[in-house]
Amino acid sequence: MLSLVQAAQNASSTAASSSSLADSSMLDRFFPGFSILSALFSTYLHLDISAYLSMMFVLTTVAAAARLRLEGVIETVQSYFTSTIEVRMNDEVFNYLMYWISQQPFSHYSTRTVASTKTKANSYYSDDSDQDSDEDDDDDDDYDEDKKFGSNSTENEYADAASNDFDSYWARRVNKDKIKRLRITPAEGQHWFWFRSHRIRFKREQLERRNYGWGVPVEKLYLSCFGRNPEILKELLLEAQRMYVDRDGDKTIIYRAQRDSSADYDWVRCMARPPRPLSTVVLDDVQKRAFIADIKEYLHPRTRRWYANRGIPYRRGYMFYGPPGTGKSSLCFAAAGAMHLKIYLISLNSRTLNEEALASLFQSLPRRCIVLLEDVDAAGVANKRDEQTADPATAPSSGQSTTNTGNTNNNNNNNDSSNNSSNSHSTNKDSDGANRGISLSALLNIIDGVASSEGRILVMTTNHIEKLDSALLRPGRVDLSIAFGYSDRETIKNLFLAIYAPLECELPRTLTNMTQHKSAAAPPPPSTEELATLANAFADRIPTDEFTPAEIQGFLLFNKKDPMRAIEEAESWVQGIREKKGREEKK
Ligand SMILES: Nc1ncnc2c1ncn2[C@@H]1O[C@H](COP(=O)(O)OP(=O)(O)OP(=O)(O)O)[C@@H](O)[C@H]1O
Repeated sequence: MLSLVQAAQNASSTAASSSSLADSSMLDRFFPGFSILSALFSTYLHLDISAYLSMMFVLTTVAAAARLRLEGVIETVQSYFTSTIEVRMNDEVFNYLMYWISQQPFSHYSTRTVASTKTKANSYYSDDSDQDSDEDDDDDDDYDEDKKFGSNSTENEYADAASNDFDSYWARRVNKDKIKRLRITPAEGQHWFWFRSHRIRFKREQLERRNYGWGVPVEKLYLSCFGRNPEILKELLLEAQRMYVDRDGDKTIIYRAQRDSSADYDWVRCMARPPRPLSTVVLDDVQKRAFIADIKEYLHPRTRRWYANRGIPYRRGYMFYGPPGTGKSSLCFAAAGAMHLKIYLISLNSRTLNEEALASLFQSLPRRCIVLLEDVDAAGVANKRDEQTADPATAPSSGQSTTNTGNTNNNNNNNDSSNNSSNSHSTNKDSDGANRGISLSALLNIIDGVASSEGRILVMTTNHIEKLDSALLRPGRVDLSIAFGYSDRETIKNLFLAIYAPLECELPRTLTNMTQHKSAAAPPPPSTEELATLANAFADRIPTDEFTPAEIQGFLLFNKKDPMRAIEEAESWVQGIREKKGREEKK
């Protein structure tokens, strides 16, 4: 009997120890090393720590709850006694703030920082600022290199030094390019700094789950200060904005429509270019002046009132049409530079762009800007039903139409398709059902829809005005059309002068060349009169209405230091291009 009881006790103790083993191995999964710890305790201290487990669990839960509660209390107190401004990543303020923060000493002394190079993938704001600062760095470096030769160097000295020194310059340049500048910003979490005698908290938070493409996580920034008056935070943001904008100077800022990873379109700043002087766009002066005067008149505050009083939507549209490489985009950029307007660029050739996306892009335009809609003859918008041809001169617009610089020479057709325009309005699918992009009706809705921001200037460009429905060209949508064409004699001469006439910014070197180095072996650069004679000689050798300004400019660039050679080689270049085009046509 006794042995039976003992056996039962043994069995139960074996069961207990095997169950405790099972417990230990299960606990091991959650707390690696638990079984070893438990064995050590039981061997040396004769303590079964698994017996205290439930107590430890309860204590941990209570501590966690207390901590949470405490955090909640701290947050409530903080929110009551501090002011906070939240900055979201999809807004430009994010760029202002991150740029400003990256310039502050505290972000370098912080113990937790993010280091990024100037690549787009590394941070959202660097997409913008870094590209620009890359360009700026390049400009500065090249300017320094330029100065090494001295602004008093003659053109020849400069050329010699430049050619001798090119290899070493290039080696330096390439080395510099290899080493990317590091941008240090405070890492995720809280950072404190002083701003105008106020203690400010900067908090960077990452929302892991989503990203804006290029693997960049979505972030939010918070600025907080003590007290219930957020004025100092607004001042900080204004300073950040000013710093960011000042950095641009008078550059022309270009935004383009871009899809993010969630497939939504948004404006993304893509570059800041030095303004292109209007004088560098070779176009009939009357047309150029008329275009700029029209923009100025439109932007005048009295015009805005005038439109409002008469209930007319305050918008202005221009159509630039003509063959590729005739200066349509150039004029748009030059006008933006002259008027200090930003350019918002959209290409209708994108097949993923739909009406909704385009509407939301138009909705988020600033009050004063130029929207450059390129290739409005894109598949979905073009009216292919009406193939009849007409006189190019009557093609452009039922609004005011100007004549072109040369001869458009591209068989522009006038589709006066008002009768059948409704047919084309809804077509945005190919016969095989594939998406053809934005339809004409969608484009018209957006151009004059309520969503379209007032005050904007719309510039549409096309190589095929004959494909466009007259509905798109009617006044209100297109108020002024400018035809760009193949180069006439005047254009050819002006293109020649644009390459060889010294620019104001290049004058000191050239003047020095002429005054101080008369004895130098190389002849001084031609005078204005001589240049005019050379331009005439060049124009004599280039047939009119046959080549685009881009083609002629391309040829002149090959001889950019030698106007005489350009004149000598002009005829053989013409011959060569004709033969090349002939071969391409035969294919
Ligand atoms: N009228 C012009 N005056 C000065 N430069 C010109 C002119 N036309 C073309 N160019 C030069 O040719 C190049 C292409 O010009 P641009 O992009 O303005 O042509 P485009 O008509 O907009 O062409 P596309 O229809 O292909 O967009 C630029 O380098 C520009 O400087």
